[in-house]
Amino acid sequence: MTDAVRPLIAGNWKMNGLKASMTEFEAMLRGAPDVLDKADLLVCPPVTLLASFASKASSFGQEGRHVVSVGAQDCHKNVSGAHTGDIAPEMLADAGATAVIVGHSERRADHGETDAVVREKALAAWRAGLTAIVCIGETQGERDAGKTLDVCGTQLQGSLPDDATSGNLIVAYEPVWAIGTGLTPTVQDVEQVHKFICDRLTERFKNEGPSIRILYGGSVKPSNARELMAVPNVNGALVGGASLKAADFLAIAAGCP
Ligand SMILES: O=C[C@H](O)COP(=O)(O)O
Repeated sequence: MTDAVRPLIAGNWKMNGLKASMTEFEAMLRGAPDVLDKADLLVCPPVTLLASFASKASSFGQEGRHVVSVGAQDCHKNVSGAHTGDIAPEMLADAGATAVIVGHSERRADHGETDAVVREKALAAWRAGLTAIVCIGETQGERDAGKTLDVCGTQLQGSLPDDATSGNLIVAYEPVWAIGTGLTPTVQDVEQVHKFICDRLTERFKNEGPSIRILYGGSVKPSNARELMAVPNVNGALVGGASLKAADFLAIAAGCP
């Protein structure tokens, strides 16, 4: 990926947030114009808050564009039907989402989602007009066994549909052992994996490949964002815990080169 790709700082709120969290989201919307020269911003709240966040984001828009876009954390592969508790990507789009995370390691672990399932969800996201943020990453055991690139290569091959473009796909590299632990890989390790992903995307998607954003995720904080965001082929971050606070989320964006 070239360094000309505009960074994206995406917040994954996971299973956090109540109606009162609107105050924090409003603080993000108010502060966003100060960092938009550095990065695009996306917040993925729990689905209960999606429509209200999207509606609030509309009222803060500049020249018809949201200063913070709103996304979702998962979707079903079908448009509708007898799937109790599931949400179709068309419903997410209807609620105001522009993107959806698929294949997060917590979904893969908690719900047994395979690469094939993730690929179906990414295709469903595209059907609904959403950008799919496809997550990949190795466990500690896999890293210790020297299998990081093998694991990421297999996940990329199996999870990404054909016909990806820079408009419909974002890849998030999230080492499982770095999520919520305060641990991060070395910048050399991040650089190696992101170059590997960029090379695979270019091989497979030709001219589109180098423009597909590759986010780093796993314990990104204001204190390490500047260093991580400066790594070649890192085009932003998928942020968990630190995205719950407007000040931290905006400070991470401010750290983009
Ligand atoms: O989707 C976000 C990641 O799982 C990272 O979470 P974290 O920033 O809390 O480590």
